[in-house]
Amino acid sequence: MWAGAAKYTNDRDQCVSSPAIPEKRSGGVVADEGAEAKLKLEGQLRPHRSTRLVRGQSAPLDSHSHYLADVSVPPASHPCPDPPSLLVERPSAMDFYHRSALILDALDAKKGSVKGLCMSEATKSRKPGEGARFLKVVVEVLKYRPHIQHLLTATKLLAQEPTLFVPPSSTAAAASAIKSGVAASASKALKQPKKYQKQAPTPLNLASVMVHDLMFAKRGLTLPKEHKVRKKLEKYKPALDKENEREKRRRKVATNEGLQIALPEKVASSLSSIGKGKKREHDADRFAEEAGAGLEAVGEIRWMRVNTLRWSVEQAVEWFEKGGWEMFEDVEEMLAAAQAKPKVFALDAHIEPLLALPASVSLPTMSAYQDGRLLAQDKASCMPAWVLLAPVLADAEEALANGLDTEGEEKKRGKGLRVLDATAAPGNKTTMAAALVAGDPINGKVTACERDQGRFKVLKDMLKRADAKNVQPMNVDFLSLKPDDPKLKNVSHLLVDPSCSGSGIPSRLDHLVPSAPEEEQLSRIRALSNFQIAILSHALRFSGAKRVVYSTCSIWEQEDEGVVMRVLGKKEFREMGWRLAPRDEVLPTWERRGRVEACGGDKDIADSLVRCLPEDGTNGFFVACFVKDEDAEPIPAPPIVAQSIETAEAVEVSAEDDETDAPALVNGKKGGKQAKKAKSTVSQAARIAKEEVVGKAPEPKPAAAKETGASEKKGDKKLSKKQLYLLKKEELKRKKAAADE
Ligand SMILES: C[S@@+](CC[C@H](N)C(=O)[O-])C[C@H]1O[C@@H](n2cnc3c(N)ncnc32)[C@H](O)[C@@H]1O
Repeated sequence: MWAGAAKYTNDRDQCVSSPAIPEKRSGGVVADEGAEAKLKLEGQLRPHRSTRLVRGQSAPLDSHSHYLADVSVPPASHPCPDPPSLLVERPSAMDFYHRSALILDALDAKKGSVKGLCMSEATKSRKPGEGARFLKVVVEVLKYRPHIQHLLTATKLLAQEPTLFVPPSSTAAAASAIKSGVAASASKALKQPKKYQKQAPTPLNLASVMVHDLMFAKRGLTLPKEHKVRKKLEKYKPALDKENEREKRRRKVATNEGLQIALPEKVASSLSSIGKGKKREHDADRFAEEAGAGLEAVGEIRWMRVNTLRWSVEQAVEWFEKGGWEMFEDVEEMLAAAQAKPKVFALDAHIEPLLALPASVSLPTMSAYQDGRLLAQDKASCMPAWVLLAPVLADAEEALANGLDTEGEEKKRGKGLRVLDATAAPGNKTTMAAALVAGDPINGKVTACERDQGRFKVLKDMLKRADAKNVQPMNVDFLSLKPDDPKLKNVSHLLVDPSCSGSGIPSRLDHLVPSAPEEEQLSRIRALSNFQIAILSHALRFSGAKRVVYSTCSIWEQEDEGVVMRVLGKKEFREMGWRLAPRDEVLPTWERRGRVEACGGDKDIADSLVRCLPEDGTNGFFVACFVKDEDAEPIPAPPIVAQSIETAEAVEVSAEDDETDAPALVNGKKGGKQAKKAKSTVSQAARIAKEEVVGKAPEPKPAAAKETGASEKKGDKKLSKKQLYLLKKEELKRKKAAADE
C-alpha cells in the first residue's frame, strides 16, 4: 500500500462521530430521549461541554428549546479535521423529523433522487435500518404532499404558529416572513446565519412531515406526550381533520389513501415491505442502498451476480439445484417457466458470473444473498467490469492452456494486473472487478477512489460484505491523483463510471417530485457531461493505461455518445494511440449498440458502443471501451456531432445526486474542503471540456481579462434559445424514432 492510500483510508475514518445512539422507536419515526438518558447512565455519552446550536456559535436554549436538542462541541484539540454533521452528538426527539425535512429540501433543490438522498442522509449516522426508514417516511410524505400543503393553507397552521417549525437561532425576519405566508421568503430569511442554515429545514417541509405523521401515520406523532411541539400541533388536529374530511368529499374518495399521488404498482409493493419488523431492518437498509444505486429488479428479472470472491458459479448452481430450483440456459425460457414454477433461474448469456431469477424472488429468505455469496446487481451494471477484464481472463486461460505458465510469460496472463476504479461507491463495479482479477492466475489488485466521505463508508461496507481483500479503497478525488505518479504507473485498466443524471433508472421515484424546467435540466446535463469528460480524460492520461471503460446509467446522448465523441475528438488522445475497442471485444452478441446519429453517422463507432434500455430487462445504461495502441497510426478525427460543439459551461451542479450520484455540491452553500474540491473539479471539468479538436485546455484567464473577453464569453454562455429549440427538436425526433422501433 502506498503512503497516500493509508492517509486517505485511515485518517478520515477516525473522524466518525461518537457511537450511534440506540433509539427507542414508537412508530415510523424516532423518540430517543429515553435511550439517551440510558446511555448517559452508562457513561457512553460524552459530557456536554457546552451547549450550542452550531460550532462556534453559541445560542442559549431559549423559548425554542422545544425544537432542537443542544449539541455538544468537540474539544478544540479534537483530532478530526472535518467534524461530521453538526447534529450528531445528541439528537433530539425532533431529529428524525428534522432530517426527513432536510431530505425534502434537497429534493426540492434537485440535489439528488429520492432514494439517493435518503441513503446519503442515513450514512451520516449509520443506524441500522435508518435509510429504509427515511425512504419510507419521505415517500409517504411525497405521496400526500399536495394534500398536506392544502391542509396547511386551509388551516393557516404555518401562519398562526410562525415559530413552531423554525429553528431557535433563526431571525425574527424568518418569523415575520412565515407570518406573511410566503414560504419562499421565509426560507430566504432562514439563510442566516449560514452555518446554521445548512442544517435547518424549511418550515414548510418540516411542517409537512409532522402533519403527515399527525394525520396519516398509524402511530401518529412520535414525540413524547409532553413535548411542546406535539402539544401545540395536536391543538390543530380537529381543524385538520375537518378539512381532510371536506377534501375527501370534494374529491369523492372514501379513504385517506385516495388523497395520495399514486405509485406504480411495482414500486409500491417493494416499498411496502420496508421496515416491517426488526428482523428485516438490515434487509431494508440493503434495499434502500441497492435502490439508491439503481440495483433493484427491473421488469421481470432479478439479476444476481455470483460473488466469486466467496463462491464459484458451479457452487451456486449446485446450491440452487439442491434447494429445488430448476436451471435454464436461456433467460426467456426461464421467464416463461416462472409463470408455473417460481423456483427457476438461468445463466446469463453475456456475463459469466451472472444469474437471472424471477423478480418475485424474496431476497431476505436467501441465505446466499444474506451472506454475500450472491450480490444483487443489475445486468447492465455488470457490463463495465466484464468488458474491461474479459479479454485478460481469456488471455490468462489461453496462456495457461498453452503452458505459458513461466516467469517470463507472466505478463501474457495478466499476472499482477492493477485496476483503478475512478469513481467507486457504492462499489458494485469495484467488487466485480476485484472478483474477476482475484487469485490465480491473475492475482490482480484494484484501487478504488471515492471522493464523497459518506459514500466512501458505504464502499467500505460493500468491500467487507463482498470479502474483497484485494481492493485498496481511497477517500480521494480522482482528479487530484497524478496520472504520471510512479506509484500508479502499473495501473493498466481503469473503470470510469462517473456521476450522471441517472435517467436510465426507471424506479427512482422521481415522478413524485415535480421535474425541473427543461432549460434547467439541459444545463444540468451539460454540466454533468463536462464533468464526465474531465474524469474520462484524466483516466486516459494515466501513463500505464491500456484499457479504459466509461459507463453511465443515463440514456441521454450528451452523457453517452456525446462524451465519447468529444473525447475522441481530442488530438491529445488520438496522438496517444487511444481508440474505441471494436465490437468483437465489447459484448459482441449484445444487440443494442450506440446511436449512429449521435456518432456523427459513423456506424463503426456506434457499433463499438453498448446501450441498454429497460426493455432489455436492465436499467438504461451505456458502455464504451477505450483501448490504447501506441504502435498504431493515430485514428483520424471523428465526425463532428452537433452536440459535440456545445460549449463548456461552468454550471454549478448538485452533488450527492444518487447513488446514482452527481458531482459534489457546488452551490456555494457547502463550505469547507469538500466544496472547494468539488468546485475545482467542476471548473476543471469546464476548462477541459473547452479543449475541442486540438490542443490543451486554455489556462484560466485572469479575472480582468475575463471581463473584457467579450467574444469568448459569448461562446461560454448558456445555449441560445435557438440552440435549445434545436436540441429539444432533436430529442423529440429521437424519442419518436425510439417509439417507432
Ligand atoms: C455512478 S457512482 C459510481 C457507482 C459505482 N461505480 C458502482 O457501480 O457501484 C459515481 C460515484 O463517483 C463519485 N465521484 C464523483 N466525482 C468523483 C471524483 N472526482 N473522484 C472520486 N469519486 C468521485 C461519486 O461520489 C459517486 O459515488
